[in-house]
Order: sequence, then structure tokens, then C-alpha cells
Amino acid sequence: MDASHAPAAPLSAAASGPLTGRVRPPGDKSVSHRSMIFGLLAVGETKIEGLLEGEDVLRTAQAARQLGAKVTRHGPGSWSVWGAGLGSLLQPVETLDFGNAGTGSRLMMGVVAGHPIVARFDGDASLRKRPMKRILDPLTLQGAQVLEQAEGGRLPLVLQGSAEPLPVEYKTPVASAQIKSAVLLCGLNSPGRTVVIEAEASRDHTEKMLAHFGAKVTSAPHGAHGRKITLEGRPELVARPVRVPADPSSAAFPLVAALITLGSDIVVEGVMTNPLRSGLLTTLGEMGADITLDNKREEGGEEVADVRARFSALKGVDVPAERAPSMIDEYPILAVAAAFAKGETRMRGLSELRVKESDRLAAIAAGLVANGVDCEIVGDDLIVRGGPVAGGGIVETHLDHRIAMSFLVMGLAAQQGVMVDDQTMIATSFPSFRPLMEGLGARFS
Ligand SMILES: O=C(O)C1=C[C@@H](OP(=O)(O)O)[C@@H](O)[C@H](O)C1
Ligand SMILES: C=C(OP(=O)(O)O)C(=O)O
Repeated sequence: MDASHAPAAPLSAAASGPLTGRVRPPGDKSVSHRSMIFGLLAVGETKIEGLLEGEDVLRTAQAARQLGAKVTRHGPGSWSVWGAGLGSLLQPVETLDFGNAGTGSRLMMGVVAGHPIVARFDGDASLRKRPMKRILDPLTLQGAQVLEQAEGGRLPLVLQGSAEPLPVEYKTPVASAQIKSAVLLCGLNSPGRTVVIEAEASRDHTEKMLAHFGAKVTSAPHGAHGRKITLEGRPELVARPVRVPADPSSAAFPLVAALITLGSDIVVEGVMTNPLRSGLLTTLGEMGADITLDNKREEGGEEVADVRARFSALKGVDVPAERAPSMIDEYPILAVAAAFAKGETRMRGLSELRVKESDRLAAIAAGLVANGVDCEIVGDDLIVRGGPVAGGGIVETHLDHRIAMSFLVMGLAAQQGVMVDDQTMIATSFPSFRPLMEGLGARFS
């Protein structure tokens, strides 16, 4: 049974002693999805090490199979994909069911849009609420057709791809690596050149992987914070090994837990420090967090480091809107850090949080209020006024893994602990969350 249909299972976190030890979080979710997708599109065997075996990625692996790849697991995190090859995907017989996964579904829409096949996409109750029009709009310009869709451009939907996608120049309406990646993946099978312009740079894993698998792709600065990405279509994609670094979005949970829990001192190993994913580390640094990066090195084409975090007296800060793309999934856990910080933290420009697995802006605020934290939403900004946290609340998670993990972390340092109404969906991105945190000294029941 998958998490989306499993009965809700509440979990409580209790005030915990100092957190200590060394841990390695699972592989990065963004890179893991993409390793399956590029494995599908390349000819030959793509060997993957350190794959995140979370439910989201397993859905993408299953979709890759349905589109013609052979996907095999050798052992923990060790997988091989034998690709169908660009231009040679199979028509899937069954619905491609992406469960809770925005990234998997949206990137695979790009892949399908660039092939002469018809595919039906669906997902769980959370994914069915998320906007897909932002993906369908550019894919339609590239030549795909939407044969069926739920109201407002939502799942379930049926997409007919094009045998010869048109070359386009597309400006993304919001900073989104998922929109950018869908357009580029469709453009891969175009006989011409596909250009994506983004006003604010989003994570660049697709561009890096395109180059790694042999495509001709360039990325140039555009305006103050943006990028212009140019891809030559119809490259010969050659299977290449992928080593997945540890996910900074998962590392964020033990790191913040250590910062807010008295006496803690932990090391999180092998964390990807790609600058387009490192906004949280920058912000925590500004808040006075005692965080150091050691043993900086490269793994699988990404910068990584061992990150040490010690309990710190945090202070409130103003987080600029232009930093949002580099820490977009980390606002729930940043809000928890802010709840324990002295003074006010203002997080600006969070409109994209409203269209994640839940309306995260509303879910964060409700969870904070339930635990006695003073906060306010003003326009697209979240304001948190920190201090000692009473806790004792029950948090509604709305099928959102990051809301669940963030408030469990809050419970470790709150006076009366915190309960979340459901933990099952944590398995979408961080199946080992509970044992990993318990290994550091976290108390859950
Ligand atoms: O491309 C990706 O792997 C992701 C992009 C982000 O979404 P948006 O593109 O919607 O900002 C992020 O929130 C998501 O968890 C992963
Ligand atoms: C937004 C997230 O993922 P996705 O969009 O892939 O569902 C996330 O993991 O926080």
C-alpha cells in the first residue's frame, strides 16, 4: 500500500536531550528523479549509486519502466537503468501514477510531450490539487496536445506528445526548476534549439545532467539573478554513471534539530552544497547558527561537504525574496528555527509555497499557532516572532512530508513536545527519517 492510501498514523516528538553523532541522509530527491529519467532516455546501462529509495523516486522508476526502460535494483541505493533511448519510448499501457511527486510527474510530462505517444498521468489527493497548467502551457507551444484534464489544468490528465517538438524560446513565469526541466526534456527530441529563460535561477540539476549524458547545453547569466539555458536538440545521449549526493533538503531536519536542542553537536555527512540549493545554510548563518563545512569535495559532479551543527542562540532575520528559489523546500524547517530565535524573522516572497504538497504557507502558520508561536502572514511574507516554544499542539500535515518532519523537529525542543496527525508520507522523500533522528537522540513515540 502506498503512503497516499495508507491510514493516517500520528507520531509525537518529545523534548529530547542533546543530539549527538554523525549521520548521512539519503540521496538527493531531485538528482534521483533525474537519474531515472536520463537513464530512460540514454542508450545503454546507467548505473546509479546512492539513489533515494523514497516513494516519489520509486514512482518515477516505475514510470520509466512503463515507457520502455529496464530498471533493476542491485542493493541499497544501487540501481541500473537500461534506457529505451531518446525518440524510442514505448506507449504506456497503464496510467503513470506519480503518487505524491510533483517533480516526477512534471518532468515526465516533458519527456512524454517530446515523443509520439499518449500517456495518462495521475497522482494522490495532494498531487491532484497541484497546478499543471504551468507545465502544459509550454509543452503545448512545443507541439504536445492535452487530450483530457481535470478542472484548472490538474491531474488526472492525458497528454499526447509530438514526434517532432518545435524549437521554442520560453520564459518561465515563476522561478521553477520543474517548468524549466519539462521544457528542456521535451526539447531534447526537437530537431532545433530550445531556449529557456528564467528571471531567477532555479536548481540546475537538469542542465548538469544533460551535459553529463552528452547533450550540448549552455547556461549563461541573464539579468540580475536569472539564467538563459540553450539546448541543441536530438543529441546522442550516452548512458553514464550517476552518484547521488546526500539531499540538502533532508539534511536540513537534523541540522535545525541540533541548532534548537540544548547541548547538541552533530555532523551531517556528504551534504550537497550546490549554491542553488544552499539558501538555508546562508540564512541560518545570518541567524547566528554555529554551522561549519568540513571536508569539502566533489561527488557525482556536485560540491558536497560534511556539515557540523551545534546548539546555537539564534536571532531573527529578514530573508530576501530573491533567496527563495535556493531554499524553496526549506521554509517549513526555517520557520521552526525562527520560532526558537530571539526576535522577528520575516521570510519574503513565499507565493510558491502555496502550490506545494500542501498550501505550505497556511500549513506552517497553523502548525506554529497550534504550538503557541506568534506568527502572521502578510501578503506573501511569513513573519515569525520567536522565543521559548510551548508546544503541546497537534499539527495537520495535509499529505505534506516537509510539514510533518518540520514539526516533529520542533517537538524535540518544545516544552511539551509536538504531535503530527500523520507520518506516513514522510516515506516519499526521507524513509529513514525516524531511525536516523532517533540515532542522534530524538525521542519519538
Ligand atoms: O526540480 C526539482 O527537482 C524541484 C524543484 C522545486 O519545485 P519548483 O520547480 O515547483 O519550484 C522543488 O520544490 C521540488 O521539491 C524539486
Ligand atoms: C515540493 C516538493 O516536491 P515535489 O514538487 O516533487 O512534490 C518537496 O519535496 O518539498
